[in-house]
Amino acid sequence: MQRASYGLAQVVVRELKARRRLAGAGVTVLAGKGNNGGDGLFAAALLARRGMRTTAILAAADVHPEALAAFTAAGGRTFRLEPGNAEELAVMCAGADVVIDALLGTGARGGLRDDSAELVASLQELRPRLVVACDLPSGVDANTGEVHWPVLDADMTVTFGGIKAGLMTDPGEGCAGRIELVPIGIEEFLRAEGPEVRRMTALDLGSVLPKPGRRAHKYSRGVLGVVAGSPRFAGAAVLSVHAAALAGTGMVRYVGPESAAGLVLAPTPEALWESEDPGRVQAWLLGSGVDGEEQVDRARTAAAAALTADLPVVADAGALSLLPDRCPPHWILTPHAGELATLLGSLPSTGEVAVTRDDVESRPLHFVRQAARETGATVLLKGATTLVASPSGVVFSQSEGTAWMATAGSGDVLAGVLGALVAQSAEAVKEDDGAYARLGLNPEDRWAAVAAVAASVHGRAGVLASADFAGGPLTASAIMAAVPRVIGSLNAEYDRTRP
Ligand SMILES: NC(=O)C1=CN([C@@H]2O[C@H](COP(=O)(O)OP(=O)(O)OC[C@H]3O[C@@H](n4cnc5c(N)ncnc54)[C@H](O)[C@@H]3O)[C@@H](O)[C@H]2O)[C@@H](O)CC1
Ligand SMILES: [K+]
Repeated sequence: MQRASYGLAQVVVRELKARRRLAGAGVTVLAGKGNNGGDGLFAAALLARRGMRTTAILAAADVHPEALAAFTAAGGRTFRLEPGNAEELAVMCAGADVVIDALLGTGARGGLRDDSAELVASLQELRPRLVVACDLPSGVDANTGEVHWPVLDADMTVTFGGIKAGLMTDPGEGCAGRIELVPIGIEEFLRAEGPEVRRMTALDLGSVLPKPGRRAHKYSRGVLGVVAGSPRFAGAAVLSVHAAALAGTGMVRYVGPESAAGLVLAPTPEALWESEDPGRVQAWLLGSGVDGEEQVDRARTAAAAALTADLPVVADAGALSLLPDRCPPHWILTPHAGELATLLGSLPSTGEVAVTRDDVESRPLHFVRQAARETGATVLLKGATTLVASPSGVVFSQSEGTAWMATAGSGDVLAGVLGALVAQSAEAVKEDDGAYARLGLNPEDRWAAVAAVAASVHGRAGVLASADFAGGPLTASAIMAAVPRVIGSLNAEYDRTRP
């Protein structure tokens, strides 16, 4: 607890300094009855000893006794939250330079109740200057990221020992702001337990991104077959094929009507076109913008061929309704929340209970795991935070992107990047060259890592492209154009720093 509260106090000091509000700063801690409240009060005691004006709102009659004693001994003022004074206290809190939310931690069952809920709801409306959550925003479930409202949105979360699954999963992640991890000496133990939700670092990405050997040729570098686009969604074919080419696959073979091929080949003359059978491929991307009987038939034929030949498949949009009864893990589905709800609704196991888009958005971790388990596929659920689940339950969470990426065609670019990585990685995943083993992944879970790499590259490309416009808005084409730079710099960083 001492390490946790010391770490929390240090981060608060650093943040106030960065905002030039350190001298004579006013600090308010909202303290609940458990150890989380204890951490908050101990941290506030340290801040009081540095000369800050510290106030504690005690949300329970029996807060951590030693921490409270330390806080009052350091000169902190206390107020008790009681029926009827929540709003008044909220106004007081909103005047502080920093509010530390230490109402509920990992021991919480459900969310804030009664007066605490009222205090937080009022305070949220008053938009305090700076909110720092102690360990996690109170009301966020540490294990699932599910949120019991109201929650005080944090600018930053100082979390102890390890980044909880709930801070890497929406909607919890959306309440947490920037995450600062404070080591408290339990890290080895957590590592041995294995993480609930993983996140690929830049170094991890560099270690598994495909790199051509000196004697590589276009066929050895991965040939991707693409069935995408339709008269209504012609752009999906154009974007996914071009993105696949930019993401480094040796060759892209586009399968579609001649009218679409003209559009596809104009910006990507590198691609080959076939009206029906494209010949040999190492992987398939099916479904982006696929609509209408003719193109759906092509996707269906390719899906059947892929299943027979045991080839990896990325099934996007229009291909999500063409799945076999049981997919292998090297089929990667890429739904957004609405498509995942539809997919779950079509599974016999879901039974009578309809799953809505809102359900998926409230419990993405739960539903992405369920979809992977029940289809047998690897499932990539697109969102501000993208989750990827393997059928065995390994989950990756990547959230490198920017909200500007919520733009038409962005998903087609992701599909193209993923298709390209799958086509290039098929051999490495099967005959692990060491990189996947170092990540501690079994063969059937490695496809989730490949999908996480694609999500991360896509997110990073969005941020890089937006930076070219001073943080301004993006088109899918701009995201796509930044993909080679992202791959190049991740490879360069890996070469510089690899163990
Ligand atoms: N587990 C560890 O190894 C460490 C834990 N630490 C801190 O301890 C926290 C966990 O402490 P606790 O287990 O005491 O959990 P909490 O601080 O979340 O408090 C749980 C307490 O609140 C009550 N409670 C549960 N749900 C409630 C609700 N919805 N409304 C009101 N009261 C509710 C429970 O009766 C329990 O007494 C962590 O978040 C972290 O801040 C750190 O000090 C570092 C080490
Ligand atoms: K908290």
